[in-house]
Amino acid sequence: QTPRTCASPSISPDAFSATKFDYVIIGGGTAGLALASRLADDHSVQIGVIEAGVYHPIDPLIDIPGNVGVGEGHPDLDWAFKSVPQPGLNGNQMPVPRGKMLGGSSGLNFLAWNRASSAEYDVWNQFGKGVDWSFNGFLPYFKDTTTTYQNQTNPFPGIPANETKADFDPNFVGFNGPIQSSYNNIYPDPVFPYVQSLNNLGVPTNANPDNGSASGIINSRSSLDRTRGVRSYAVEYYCRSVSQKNFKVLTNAQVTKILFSASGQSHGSYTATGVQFVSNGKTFTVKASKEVHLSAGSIQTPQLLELSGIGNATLLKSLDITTLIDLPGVGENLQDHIFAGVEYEVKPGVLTFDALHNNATYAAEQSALYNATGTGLLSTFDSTLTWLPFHFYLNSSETTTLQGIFEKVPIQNGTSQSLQHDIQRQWLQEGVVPQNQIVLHSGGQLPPINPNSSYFTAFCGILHPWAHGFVHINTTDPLAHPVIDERYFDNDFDIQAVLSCIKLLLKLQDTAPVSDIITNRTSPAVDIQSDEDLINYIKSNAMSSSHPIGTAAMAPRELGGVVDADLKVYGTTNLRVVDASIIPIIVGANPQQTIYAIGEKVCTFAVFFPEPGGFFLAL
Ligand SMILES: Cc1cc2nc3c(=O)[nH]c(=O)nc-3n(C[C@H](O)[C@H](O)[C@H](O)COP(=O)(O)OP(=O)(O)OC[C@H]3O[C@@H](n4cnc5c(N)ncnc54)[C@H](O)[C@@H]3O)c2cc1C
Repeated sequence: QTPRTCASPSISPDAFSATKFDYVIIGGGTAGLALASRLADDHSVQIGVIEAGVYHPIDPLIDIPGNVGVGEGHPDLDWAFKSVPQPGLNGNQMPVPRGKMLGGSSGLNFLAWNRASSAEYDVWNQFGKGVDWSFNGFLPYFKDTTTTYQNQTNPFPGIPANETKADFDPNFVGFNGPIQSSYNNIYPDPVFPYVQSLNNLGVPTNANPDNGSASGIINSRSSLDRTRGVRSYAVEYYCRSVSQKNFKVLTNAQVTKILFSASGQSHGSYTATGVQFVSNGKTFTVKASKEVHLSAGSIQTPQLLELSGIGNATLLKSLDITTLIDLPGVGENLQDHIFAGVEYEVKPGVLTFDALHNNATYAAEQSALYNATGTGLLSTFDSTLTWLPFHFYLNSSETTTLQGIFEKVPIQNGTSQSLQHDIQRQWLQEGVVPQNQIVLHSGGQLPPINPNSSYFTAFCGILHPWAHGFVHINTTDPLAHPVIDERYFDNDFDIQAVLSCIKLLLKLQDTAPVSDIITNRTSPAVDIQSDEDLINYIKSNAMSSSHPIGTAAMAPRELGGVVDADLKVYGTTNLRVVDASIIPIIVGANPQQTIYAIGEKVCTFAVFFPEPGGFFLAL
């Protein structure tokens, strides 16, 4: 592996603090770096990014696909938050990994590169008016963010022979963006039998999930530079702009407060003038003459808003924080995908990722191959993802039962939940928008694991859970972790939707060709059979897919919205939130492509390039 050649950030906190910036961006993560790099394309404006983590020009825990997941919990890479104990998880706390590095969570994630069905974006225009957040409104930015690697085939079962060549439609995918996306070129042995068995259970393969219809089994591309076999992440945006004089990135510095004009409100709105930050125990401030952009992610964006006096006045008062803007929606509307898994032991000779741990000779060969060529099993991570509308695997009476259960979920008054409920009701009636996702992992993930055996695990989760949790501060210490409560499985719909999908995965053991490659089911244990026992199993073993969104949501202010369609915080003239927090209703996709696109899209209305050479502020 060779290090990235772009220069490391070198500005000192003193020099950063003394610089006159037009835009200050809090958080050099997924959306933050996409936004900063595009803003810096106008060389007449000064862009300053403050990131709490550091730049890793080379780090096997980030770069090597075979190490995906290993960096979680590492103090140099992960904030390692934790939820409060969850009654819906039989009292367990859920780890909440979030990338703490230049690149943010895009440096920690599982590489899956995809987007949701068009209907899922089209409804965003009901939450914010004046900017087109529909699928078509997103499309140019999905494309701008990506370089799609073309010299590959998609060999999945169920794809007609004439479509296996990766012949991408330029109307839907990009070829010049900073993030590389590619298919795997090696697949562990369970992948094709697993896809065939799902096909045999009635779930079709989808060769073109980028065009707005995501349902079916897909061979997801990965955010992976196939030429080197390494992760491609938001640092590519940093490298794109780092040599420019108008682009400064300060790392190892944590923002503790957003600062507002001392003169207070003007025409009913506050103007952000800069931020306060700490670096190596010393406190600094830095000014922004045009805008402050908050891109600290779904957990820390609401934390910083509250620390700065923007949030629920009752909560702020209880902590002796002066309320500047009473916005009760700050930190609310937290939504996340929740999963449970079924694991099968495979017959000897079936190659899975377990071979990297239980076969020293094979592991050494793969390591040598990867080091020499960037190929082999270490250059891949599982890419088999399945999007399921209920009718793909449930009969109409079972689907109707789930719809009935959904009708009874509690709706919190004064929030956007009634709008979300109407939308999900329509999705359930139409059956087009997927409701479950299945993720295949070609290896052992769930106890009990015999270190000499090999496995595959299929995780099934709910894509539009009804659980709405929160993130709030409970102290004025800006370096403390906020309180996170996702309220997983606090309603019957979420648990029943996962239960029904787990039952589909249990059918795999008797469905060829999976039945030909397995010896037995190891999790849930074979004596766990009744719905009651399966629900208990799900609650005790559930895992988050680490997709928290919605904690500074775009929605009308009277419905608990925090930002308008321009992503500007209500009651401010120039503070925008640009990250996963603004997503109004959770998308049925792995969200990184959407979040990069949010960063890309904001530049079109935070600034406006009318004609080549021309430039003015639109707002
Ligand atoms: C383990 C894991 C697996 C995932 N797998 C996938 C996947 O396979 N595919 C997919 O599409 N998505 C996946 N995701 C989700 C996806 O990566 C995230 O949703 C996305 O990266 C979030 O982007 P963001 O810009 O909102 O926040 P982030 O990328 O997290 O950026 C926030 C940045 O702000 C910094 N920051 C926070 N507070 C401060 C502060 N006070 N001062 C300065 N800096 C601060 C953080 O250090 C971070 O760099 C996964 C996430 C995780 C954690």
